[in-house]
Order: sequence, then structure tokens, then C-alpha cells
Amino acid sequence: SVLNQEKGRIPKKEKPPFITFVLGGPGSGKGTQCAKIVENFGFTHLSAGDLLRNEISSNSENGAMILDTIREGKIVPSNVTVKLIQRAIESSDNDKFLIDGFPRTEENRRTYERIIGAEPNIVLFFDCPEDEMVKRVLSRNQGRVDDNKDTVRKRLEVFTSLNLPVINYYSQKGKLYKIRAVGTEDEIFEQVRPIFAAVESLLKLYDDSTRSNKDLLIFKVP
Ligand SMILES: Nc1ncnc2c1ncn2[C@@H]1O[C@H](COP(=O)(O)OP(=O)(O)O)[C@@H](O)[C@H]1O
Ligand SMILES: O=c1ccn([C@@H]2O[C@H](COP(=O)(O)OP(=O)(O)O)[C@@H](O)[C@H]2O)c(=O)[nH]1
Ligand SMILES: [Mg+2]
Repeated sequence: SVLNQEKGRIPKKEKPPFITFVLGGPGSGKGTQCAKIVENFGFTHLSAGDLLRNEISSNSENGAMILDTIREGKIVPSNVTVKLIQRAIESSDNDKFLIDGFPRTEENRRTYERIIGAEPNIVLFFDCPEDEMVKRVLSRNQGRVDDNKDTVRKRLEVFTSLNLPVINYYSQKGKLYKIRAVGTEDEIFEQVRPIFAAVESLLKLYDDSTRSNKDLLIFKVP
């Protein structure tokens, strides 16, 4: 019976989701590679920048403040961003997520851990030279208020001073997968693919039992 089949199994919603943080400077190719991971491995892509831009366009109470912050290349208060991420995770049926462009600061990271009560399973870092990032951002053509020379310079400064410490933190924890983010989109994805192939087989192993974050913290990519 249905009841017997369900016996001893943990309902999907109660399994902790598999969380990947996707980090890298502006224009390093985070969004581009996330789209390929979604296509090939069925993850749900949550871009922190997109969630914030949605708040601006839906005229939410924080919209004006978020627009000013993005225009300056600064960081939106952590509780605002974390709540948007939390809402997006909770309203999804999927159990594997790419959180793209977050955490931007150590304070972002600690706020996420406090509110969500978990750490990411793995962290990707798209490592790209500054001149290449600037070139890509200035030719992105998505009509973004922050894709101009002045704001890009500020975003690069914020990246170096505030985001690199987060990347170092996860490196020390053994959770960081560093990708050399130069070359064609496909060449870069060939560095990404084996990581998610390994994740996929690991998740299959755990699919019918309790999936505790602890079990998935550390694994080796072949
Ligand atoms: N490997 C690549 N080579 C050249 N241009 C790229 C590459 N990957 C992405 N781009 C382009 O660079 C711009 C920034 O990429 P995007 O994925 O939006 O980066 P991020 O999300 O890290 O800011 C986009 O216009 C994208 O089409
Ligand atoms: O967690 C986040 C993510 C983004 N931003 C703001 O949103 C902008 C754009 O972020 P996005 O990730 O879209 O930019 P990308 O790195 O993809 O160019 C950043 O410069 C910040 O001002 C933020 O404050 N907190
Ligand atoms: Mg992006």
C-alpha cells in the first residue's frame, strides 16, 4: 500500500536541500554557467541579484533602497537578501539549488547561517582576471544600472575587499571548487561538469534515505 511504501521514508520537503553557492567577480560568468548547470543537472538557479532586481521592479517597500545600493555597487543589508533567498527556496519543489552571487560578505555569510541554520554543501568560485571581467560587464547589454565603468570599478573593489574573505573561508573549510573562468563558455563548463556529475551520483546514493548535510559536506571529485 501507499502507507507501507512511505513507511520509514522521509518526505521530500523535510530533507535538507543541497545548496551550492556560486561566487566570482562581476562578469566572471556565474549566471552563464548556472544556466548550463540547470540544463544539465536539474538544479534551480537563484540569482541574488535577480531576486533583488525583482524587488525593485515590483515596487516593494525596499525597492528604492535596493536600487540606490545596486547603483552604488554596494551591498544590500543581509537580512533583506537572505529573506528573499529563504522564500525562494521554501516555495520551490526542487531540493537542489544554485545560489548565485551570494554571500557577498562575511556578514552576508553569517546572516545566512543564522537564519537558514545550515551551510552550503559546496562553493564554486569563478576565478577571472579583472580586465576580462570589465570587458564582459561593459558589453553585457542587459540595461543594468550598474554595468558602467564607474560602478564596475566600485564593484571590483567591493569584490576584492569583502567577497575574497568569504572565498578564503570556504577554501579553508575544504568546500571550495575553483574554476579558471577564461576561455569559451563550453570550455569553462567542462571544468564545472565533473563536479556536478560527482554531486549527482552522491545524491542518488542518498535519495532513499535521510539526507543530512553532514553526510554531503566533503566528497572528492574524480
Ligand atoms: N566564457 C565567456 N567568454 C566571453 N563572454 C562570456 C563568457 N561567459 C559569459 N560571458 C558573457 O559575459 C557577460 C557576463 O556574464 P554573466 O554570466 O552575466 O556573469 P556574472 O553573472 O558573473 O556577472 C555576459 O554578457 C555573458 O554573455
Ligand atoms: O547578495 C547580494 C547580491 C547582489 N547584490 C547587489 O546586486 C548587484 C548585482 O549583483 P549580481 O550578482 O546580479 O551581479 P553580477 O556579479 O552577476 O554582475 C551587486 O553589485 C550588489 O549591489 C547585493 O547587494 N547582495
Ligand atoms: Mg550574474
